[in-house]
Amino acid sequence: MGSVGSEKTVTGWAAKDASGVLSPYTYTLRKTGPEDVVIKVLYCGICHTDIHQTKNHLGMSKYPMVPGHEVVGEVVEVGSQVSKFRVGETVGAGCIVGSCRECGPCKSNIEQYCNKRIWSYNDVYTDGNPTQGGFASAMVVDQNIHVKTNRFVVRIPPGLAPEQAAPLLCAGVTVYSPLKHFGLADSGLRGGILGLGGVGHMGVKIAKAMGHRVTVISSSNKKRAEAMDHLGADAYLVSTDEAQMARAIDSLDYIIDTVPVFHPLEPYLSLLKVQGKLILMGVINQPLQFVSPMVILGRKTISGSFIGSIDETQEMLEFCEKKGLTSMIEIVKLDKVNEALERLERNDVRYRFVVDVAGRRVEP
Ligand SMILES: NC(=O)C1=CN([C@@H]2O[C@H](COP(=O)(O)OP(=O)(O)OC[C@H]3O[C@@H](n4cnc5c(N)ncnc54)[C@H](OP(=O)(O)O)[C@@H]3O)[C@@H](O)[C@H]2O)C=CC1
Ligand SMILES: O=C/C=C/c1ccc(O)c(O)c1
Ligand SMILES: [Zn+2]
Ligand SMILES: [Zn+2]
Repeated sequence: MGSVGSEKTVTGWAAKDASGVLSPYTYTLRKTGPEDVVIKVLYCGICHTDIHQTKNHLGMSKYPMVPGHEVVGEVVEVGSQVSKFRVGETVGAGCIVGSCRECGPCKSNIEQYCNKRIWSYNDVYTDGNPTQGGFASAMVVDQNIHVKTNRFVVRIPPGLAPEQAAPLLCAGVTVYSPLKHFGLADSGLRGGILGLGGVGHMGVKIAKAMGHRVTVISSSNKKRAEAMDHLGADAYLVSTDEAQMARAIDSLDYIIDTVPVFHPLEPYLSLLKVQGKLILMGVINQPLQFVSPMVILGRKTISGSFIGSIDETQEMLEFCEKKGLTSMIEIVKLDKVNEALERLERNDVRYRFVVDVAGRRVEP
């Protein structure tokens, strides 16, 4: 990389078309602005959204696209006005790298809901250049000196290993934020996690750490032993088993639905108690259906939630450090990223791939 104030040439792994296959791609990072932090990427988690984006599931993909939004790295350079971060610190970046700073959500510190949000990849930055994500040697991220709290860079607490922290930056905060926002952080609640993948497994861990009784609702029996023995779930339902599902009717205060493909909502609405909440997380570009009595007759809520704010991300990282929470990860080298993406799409990962971008890990 170059020196302060110059453009830096980096190599990332980019999708060139909707096949979603990544290959090396060299591009330049913007000059380090006064409010910018340059991050040498160490680890980056693979989220199912990376598949949606690289394969153009939403019809808005632009190529070449370097995905990756669960980024942990080391600060290697700071802009002239940056005082919150120092060279050598371990930091994180997530889904969003910019927002307007002026709208209601920005002023209320829920900048993820800003209509002018800038995505960390597959978007255009304020300088007119494409944004590129974390499957690359480095990123430049605005840390926004105009707000008291950090944006869009978070500090990784010393008690969290960098590779462990990566999945928290999207999967972790995606479950933490709605539990807090919807008043579901009190102990003793009965929660359901639908879909035991990257987001779902963090859902089990975070909900358990909040003192909930957690039921995993999965499409198969394959993950039962791990869910119960290693993740700490209290119960496990196979969604296709009608007898099991019938026995669990009216039992849950909330369900966090992480399924990334079309699925009917009625079976899950039935599992909710009166006033229960179904919180949609999966990005599904198809109308979902339910009949209105399913919500009317129990005053039930169907809602959605998008990641979490930077403040919540920092809070969640500290919560995970304090509670000793870890993610369950499989580390892969960057040149194996395509195999990892294929396996993720086939539902063959326990439970999050993390790419060792800097090649820190020695093969066993
Ligand atoms: N709202 C937000 O802010 C965020 C949304 N997302 C979205 O949430 C969804 C889940 O993300 P993530 O946890 O990374 O995904 P994963 O692929 O890791 O997990 C999804 C889980 O859903 C279940 N599933 C059921 N049917 C299918 C299917 N046909 N294909 C694949 N999985 C299936 C599987 O669990 P099981 O085996 O138990 O059935 C699977 O493990 C994605 O749509 C992603 O884009 C992600 C992050 C933030
Ligand atoms: O993984 C993070 C992004 C999630 C996301 C949620 C909703 C949506 O419409 C997206 O395009 C992405
Ligand atoms: Zn994500
Ligand atoms: Zn805004």
